[in-house]
Amino acid sequence: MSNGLLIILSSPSGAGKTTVCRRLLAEDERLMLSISATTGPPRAAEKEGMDYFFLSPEAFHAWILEGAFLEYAPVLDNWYGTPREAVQARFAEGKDILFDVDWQGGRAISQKIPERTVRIFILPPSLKELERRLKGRNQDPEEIIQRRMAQAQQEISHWAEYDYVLVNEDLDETVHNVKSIIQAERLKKNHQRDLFDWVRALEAMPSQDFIP
Ligand SMILES: Nc1nc2c(ncn2[C@@H]2O[C@H](COP(=O)(O)OP(=O)(O)O)[C@@H](O)[C@H]2O)c(=O)[nH]1
Ligand SMILES: Nc1ncnc2c1ncn2[C@@H]1O[C@H](COP(=O)(O)OP(=O)(O)O)[C@@H](O)[C@H]1O
Repeated sequence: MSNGLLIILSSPSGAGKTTVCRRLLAEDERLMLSISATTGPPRAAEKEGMDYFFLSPEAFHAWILEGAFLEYAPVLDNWYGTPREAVQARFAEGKDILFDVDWQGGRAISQKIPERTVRIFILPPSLKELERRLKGRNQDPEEIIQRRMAQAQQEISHWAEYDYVLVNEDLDETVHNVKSIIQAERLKKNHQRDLFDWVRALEAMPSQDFIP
């Protein structure tokens, strides 16, 4: 049985989850990112196998038929999916897996092992600031930005399905808060697999063993 956690990070596009994920991964070696597959084209600076696995619609469909996805869902015009094998292997090693997925992915993954799942939702300080961040990212044409803004309301409507909800106003504070959540979740008694046997052994120890 794995000691790992499945940590889901969702937000409307542009609220900051990719930025937060990068910071977490750089600062915590127990964390592994689940790299998704997508039928979407790579955006500037996105790299194959680092940000996404970029698949043709045909290849994506073949992966579905092979059962290679833990979950998959459409977002805007493209398909996104979580490759099963990498997640299962790293989770079995006891790693905590970080998922940057939308509400559909969050729901599907948390249904697999609810007792080891932590769901975190990131909100922007305002819709105006969300639009400012989407534009400031310089990644998408205006039409796509407007579609992401329209999609944002739909994503936000699922906020209450998450265990933790943060407003990403100050990036350092958000990263600090997510790290605190992960640390506290790791310390929950039900998340420490070896704890029960260890405490039972402690309880079974005859009291004179404590006398020097
Ligand atoms: N269900 C699901 N959603 C995903 C997956 N990978 C990415 N997404 C979501 O797809 C949406 C669009 O991805 P992208 O354009 O890269 O998002 P952005 O960084 O939020 O602008 C985001 O909400 C991602 O969280 C996945 O494997 N499964
Ligand atoms: N707290 C913050 N304050 C200001 N800008 C931020 C903050 N968090 C993220 N950003 C910026 O907003 C833009 C969108 O962030 P990104 O991580 O790409 O969002 P998402 O992955 O949710 O679409 C990026 O340019 C990022 O640098």
